[in-house]
Amino acid sequence: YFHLLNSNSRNKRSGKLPPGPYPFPIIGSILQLGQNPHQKFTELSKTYGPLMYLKLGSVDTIVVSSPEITKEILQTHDQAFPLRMITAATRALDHHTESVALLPMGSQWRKLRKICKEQMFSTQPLYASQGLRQEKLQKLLQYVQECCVNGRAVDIGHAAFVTSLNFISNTLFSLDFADYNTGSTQELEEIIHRLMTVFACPNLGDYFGFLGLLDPQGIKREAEFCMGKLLANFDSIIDQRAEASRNSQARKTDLLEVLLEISQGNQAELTRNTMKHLLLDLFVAGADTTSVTVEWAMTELLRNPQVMSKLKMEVRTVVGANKQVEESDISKLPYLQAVIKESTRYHPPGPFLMRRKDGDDLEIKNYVIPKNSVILINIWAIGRDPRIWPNPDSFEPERFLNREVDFKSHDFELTPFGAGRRICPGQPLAYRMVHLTVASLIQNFDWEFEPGITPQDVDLNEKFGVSLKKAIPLKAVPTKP
Ligand code: HEM
Repeated sequence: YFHLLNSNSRNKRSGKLPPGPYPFPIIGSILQLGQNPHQKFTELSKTYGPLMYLKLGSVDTIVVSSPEITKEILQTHDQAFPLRMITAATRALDHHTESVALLPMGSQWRKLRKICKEQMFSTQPLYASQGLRQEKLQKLLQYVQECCVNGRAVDIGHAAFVTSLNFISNTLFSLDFADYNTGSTQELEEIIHRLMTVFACPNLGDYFGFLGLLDPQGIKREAEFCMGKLLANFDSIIDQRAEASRNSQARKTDLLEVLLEISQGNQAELTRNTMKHLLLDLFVAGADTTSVTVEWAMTELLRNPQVMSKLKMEVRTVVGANKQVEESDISKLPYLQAVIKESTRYHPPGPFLMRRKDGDDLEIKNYVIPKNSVILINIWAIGRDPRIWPNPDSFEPERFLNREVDFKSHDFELTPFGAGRRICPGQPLAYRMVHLTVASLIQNFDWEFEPGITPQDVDLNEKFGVSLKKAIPLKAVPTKP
């Protein structure tokens, strides 16, 4: 995935760089770190420790694999790491100059974060839009019911992707972007899919500056095409809504209303262009991460029938067998919450938290963190570290019933939503969507593997990308309880 090169940079610095695989034995191989760099880094950190240095192409890279050093980066020294790594794909249509996910932690970033935190993903607007998500949940259950009647297996990842995309598109616009029937794939679903693929594609130009200008893999071109389509779509959705409110049609309960109110109140606070790039970020950051979380949770539930039974019992007892699960039920389902925590510990949808060093070199734990270096916090490794989690490879939600750890964990051991000032702003929405989907699938159906597959056979291989997918999609057969 990455290319490792020899570098003289170690000799130029006054301080000592963290240890790392230098000189790397097989210099010159582009696939040096394989298809799953998080796994390779985990292996290397067993030799070199929790603070590791690698030269990836021309990029100084620091890999962190302990909660203690994560805290140093994201809390103690967070001012020193205000940047993200900007890739050629994210430069398309100057997205990086507008994007809340890519801007440095300066005043424009703070403004957008404030809009997300206070006006979009706070309790009141999410409460107002919950009916829109409840309707989409009903659609998912109808689709699964059809599969159940026909004895067909459900591709859980795909069903969860359609559901989360529609959860997000309805929460934002009161519109569906996706369809369960793959034959009639909607255009926007496909474009979002393509955009995420191009964002995830390893790009030589990002590691070898001179190649960046040539765009040898056509990555920037593809990103421009997909973003252009999406932004044009957002433009027409916003136009239609503005027109509807001029004709004083009933006000919707979605987040576009909130955004339009902000932009009409004070143009300087939110221009049309900034609004469109923010919307783009929300789809890219929210759809896949949410559906991947659901797919891994369902995979572990099917592999662990005792956990599945216990969860089923909780949901059917607390919510009842016939009443649809609602967002307000989640707080009454502690075992469900423990299942989702355990699932994200072992299968974090994003294996790395990423930062970039601004300004001069910095010293941490007596090692130099070079200026401009990219920091990759390997939360995948932290979630599987036996010194933090006894029996890390065993799926035990119970560990969270006796242990005070939440997603805002001050000890930085469970951070699937990130941590510090850059923590995922969509977490309140993601939390609702993931718990609602898993609880409803379990409440309404019993689940089995396809004939011939046993829990022990399940393949847990991963596919690295914008989020860490299951390499072989989970197919499960629903039956009526
Ligand atoms: C289970 C689902 C999700 C997971 C696991 C997840 C995880 C993450 C992580 C790890 C980060 C980086 C945090 C950091 O650097 O410290 C992030 C950032 C972000 N997420 Fe999420 N996310 C999820 C769903 C969502 C949803 C539903 C939305 C919005 C609709 C969203 C919007 C964002 C945005 C805008 C950022 C960039 C924040 C910034 O750079 O300041 N995410 N998310």
